[in-house]
Parts: sequence; C-alpha cells; structure tokens
Amino acid sequence: MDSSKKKSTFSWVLEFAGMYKGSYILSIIFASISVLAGFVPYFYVAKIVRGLVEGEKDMNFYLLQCGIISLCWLINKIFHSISTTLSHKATFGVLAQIRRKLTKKLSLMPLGDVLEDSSGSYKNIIVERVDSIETTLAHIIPEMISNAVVPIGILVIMFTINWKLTLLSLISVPLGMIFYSLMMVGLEESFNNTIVKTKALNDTAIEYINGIEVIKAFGKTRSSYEKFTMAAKEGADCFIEWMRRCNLWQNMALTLLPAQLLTLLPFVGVFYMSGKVDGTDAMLLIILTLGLVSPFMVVAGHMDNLKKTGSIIAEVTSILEKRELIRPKTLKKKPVGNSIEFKDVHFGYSKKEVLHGINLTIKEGSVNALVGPSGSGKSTIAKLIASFWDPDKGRITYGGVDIKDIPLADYNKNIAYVSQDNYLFDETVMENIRMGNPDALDEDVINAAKACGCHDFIMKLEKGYDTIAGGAGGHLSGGERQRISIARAMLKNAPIVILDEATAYTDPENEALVQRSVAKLITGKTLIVIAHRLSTISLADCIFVVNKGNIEAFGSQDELLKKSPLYKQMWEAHITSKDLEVA
Ligand SMILES: Nc1ncnc2c1ncn2[C@@H]1O[C@H](COP(=O)(O)OP(=O)(O)OP(=O)(O)O)[C@@H](O)[C@H]1O
Repeated sequence: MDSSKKKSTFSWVLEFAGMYKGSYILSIIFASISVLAGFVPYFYVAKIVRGLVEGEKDMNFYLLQCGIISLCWLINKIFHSISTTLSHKATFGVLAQIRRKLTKKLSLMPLGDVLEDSSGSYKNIIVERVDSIETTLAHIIPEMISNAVVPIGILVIMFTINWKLTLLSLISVPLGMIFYSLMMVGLEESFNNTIVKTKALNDTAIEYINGIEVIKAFGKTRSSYEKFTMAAKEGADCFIEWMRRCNLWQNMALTLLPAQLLTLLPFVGVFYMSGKVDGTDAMLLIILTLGLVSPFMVVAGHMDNLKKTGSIIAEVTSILEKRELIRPKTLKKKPVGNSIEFKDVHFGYSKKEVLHGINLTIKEGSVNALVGPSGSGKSTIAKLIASFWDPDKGRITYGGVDIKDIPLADYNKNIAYVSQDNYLFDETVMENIRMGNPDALDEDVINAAKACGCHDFIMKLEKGYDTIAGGAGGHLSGGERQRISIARAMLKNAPIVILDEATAYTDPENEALVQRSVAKLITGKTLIVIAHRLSTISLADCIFVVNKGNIEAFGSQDELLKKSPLYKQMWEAHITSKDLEVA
C-alpha cells in the first residue's frame, strides 16, 4: 500500500500506459481544443451583447457571431468525442496491461501464498475492481487536465479586463477552500475504512456461497446469514458515517467555491454606477464568470473518483509487491535422477515455525509415506516438495540440485500433485484431463481415462468427453472428480507423484476404483503419499513419522513397529478401528 502513495495516480497510469502514451497525449490535446472551443463562444456572446447595447443594426454582424458560435460548438463536441474515444481505447489497453501483470505476478508468487488468499478476492481485484477504474481513467485524464486549464484561461482574461473586479469575484474561493479542507480531514481514514468493509462484505459473500453445502448440512444458515448481513450492515454504516462526516463541509464547499457570480454582481453594480467599468466589460465579466463554474465542478467531481482510483491502485500495487519464488530462467546444473532430499529444512506460516529442521531422503522409484498426528506438518512437507513455498532455512534438493536453482516450469514438469480437492475447471472433461499434458492427443486422454477407470462413467455423461465439468467439477460426484484428476496426473506422466490420500470418498466401490487408478498412476514412479489410513501404506519402502514438525522416526513398517512408540500406537488404533468397521 505504501509504495502506491509515493506515486501519483497519473505517474502510475503512465507507467502502465506504455505504447498507449501517445493516445493519451493526443486525447489531452483534443480535449484541450474542445474546451477552448467551448469557451470562445463567451466572447462572441459578449460581442453580440455589445452590438445590441451599441445599437448595431447590421444583420450580417449577428449572423457571423452566431456562425462562429455554432462552429465552436461543433468543434467542442467533435473533439470531445475524439478525445474520449482515444482515452477509452488507451485505458482499455492500460487495464489489459494491469491484468496481464497481475496474472503474471500470481504465476510468480509461491503457489501456497496464492492459495492462501481467497480466490474470490483476487478475482474481485483483477476483474471487478480494475474494471471499475475504467470510466474514471478514461475521463479523468483528458477532462481533468482540460477542465483545469479552462478556469485558468478565463481568469487570465478576466484579470486583463478588470483585475479588481476579478479579485472581488474570487472572495468566496478561500472560504470554500477552508470548508473543502475540513471535508478532507479524516477522509483518507474513512475512505480506507469503506474499502476494508467492502472487501470484508465481498469475502463473506464468497465464503457464504462457497460454503453453502456445509452451512445447510450443519444448520448454520441462520448464523452464516447473520454474519453476511452484519458485514453488509457494517459496509453500509461506514458509508453513512463517511457521508455524515463530510456532508456539511462538502455542501458548504460546493456552494461557495463556484459562487463567483454572487460576489461579483453587487460589485459590478457599484463599479458601473461609479463609472469604473463600462457596460460591455461588466457584461463580459459576468458571462466569463459563468464559464468558470462548470469546469470547476467537473474537476471537483473527479477529485472524489481520483481518490477511489488511488485506493484500487494501492490494492493492485500490494499484489504486485508480494514476494515471488526466485528461480533461474535456465538450468545451470542438470539433476541426476529423481531423488529428493531435505537438509535441515525449517518452515513457518507467517511467523510461526511449523517444521523444525527436517532431514529426509526420498529415493528414486521408491514408495514413501508421511504419517503422523493431525497438524504435525505432513501436508506442509508435501507442499514444500511441490514448491508451493521455499523453506525459510535449509535446502531441498532434486537429483542433487537445489530446487531453487531449477526453473519453476522445468521442476513442475516432474511433480504430479493429487490432492483430495483437485480443482476441475469449467471446461469439458476432455480439456480437464488434457491439462496434465496440453500436447496430448484426444486418444492419449481417452487412454489415461480408461487406465483410471473414468472412461465408462464419462461415456455415460450427456455429451461424453465434451461434457462441461462444471464450476470446480460440481457436475460430477466426488469420486468421479477424483478419478478425473488422477487421469490428469497420469497424463502428465511426472516421475514424482505426491498423493494426499483421499478420505472423503470412502464408500467401498469408489475406494476400490480410486485405489486401482492410483496403482496405475504410480507404477514406476517415486511416490510420496500423505497417509491417513495406515493399511494403505504398510508395504511402503519408507514411512516417515512426522510429529510436531519433526521427523520422529523412519523406516519400513516392521522397523517402525519396533522402534517408534508413536507409530505403534497409531497402527494399533488403526487396527482397532478396522476391527470395529468389520464388526
Ligand atoms: N496456510 C496455513 N497458514 C497458517 N498455518 C498453517 C497453514 N497450513 C497449515 N498450517 C499449520 O501448520 C501446521 C502443520 O499443518 P499441516 O497441514 O502440514 O499438517 P498435517 O500433518 O498435514 O495435518 P492433517 O493431517 O490434519 O492434514 C498446523 O499447525 C497447521 O495449523
């Protein structure tokens, strides 16, 4: 947030404008001409007035003035339209650039950091929040600059006509500025508060919608709805509070700042009566004063929008400044084999360390299991292997090379991560599986699906492989979703498979099907499985017992039963629960 404050909105926009800078500059030039053409008619109106006062009878004189006024009006409209079109075009380019940078940033950030924030909140910033600055950016640059220029031009002319009356016409401005400053006191805080509350409302809405199944199943509809309505009320309250704080000052400022005519008229009367100004100049001053008001109001209106844009820019900047996984672009040293080694690895979420010096070796082609009590750090170890984050201390090597020295894309090719909640995109089933290997032919996809026991149920779907999987795979059952994600991993054909063992779909039929597809997936691979049911890993080459962020013991099942009291205890508990199931 801070760094955005160092830069003005304009310099920030220009930074993103890139190839569109020219369009913005042209837009400003066209807008300035448009505004100029907008205030030239005041002179010609004054001329008409002078003609009427002085008894001019030549019709052509009036027709000429009217012609010029019409021409100016036409120029004003046409140039304004060109300016706005150019500015809109440039702004869409800038927004596309911002979105490209944001999505690129997400791909460079540690995956774990991306997953930690709700996907809804990134979507909200990338799509909606960025979109909401389009109108402001498109209008603000040409309009604000040109409308700021007009009052200055008008004032210069007014000063040349009669500087005393011009100064007197501005009496209300300092007063208005005082009220404007009062309005600005605490505005930043109130405004930021509205942003925080609106974001909270947005997150609560996303949570409510995403969790609707659980909410209904556990009868939490009322409390969850209350949380949502509370967030909505707090959102509304902070806006009302903001309005309440600044309403009076804002109205005073908006009344006084453009009130030049009110102060000018009595003085013009006095000056005219005492012969210090003639009728034409008096008229001209009155007409020019009218021309001060509307550009001024446009600028004032944009100040508010500029503030909103500033806060969105701060949100975008805060994402762009997030930490990245630093990886080289090219591979300096080729890994030898597919072994993985942790050397004194420490890792923590935020400030709390959860892994305290892990040392482990996963041999190429071996079957490995991570077991241990809930919260002991099994998933964290698996996610570090998958490069979701970097360790805070220590090293993880792949084939003898530190994974920090391997380009991320190269490393990712070696890992297939199959979790319980693998995401299915709102694409066809065919494309969802093909994501494992974008170059795979339809035939390869179908073969992978067959190997994972998906083919039959896919063929029974309304459009077979062309059926849309639905948001997060919602059109498919849990077991079906899981088998599709296993097929996707199989198509990837990565040498290392990390399997967050499923516990969710444990009906016997599905379990057998999932186990069979897993067996096909892992043939000849290095497997790391986070095991919740010990019977499934009893034959593993190496079982790592994770406890409180440490590897307490490792070895085969037989070895562990002898040397690890924790494992023995877990195994006995598992056997007992199996017996109970059978009984
Ligand atoms: N994203 C996160 N942010 C903060 N803390 C986290 C995060 N993920 C896990 N933790 C904490 O880190 C510790 C280890 O969690 P981890 O998920 O690795 O354990 P686990 O052994 O896989 O647990 P389980 O068997 O219940 O899945 C726990 O204390 C957990 O609360």
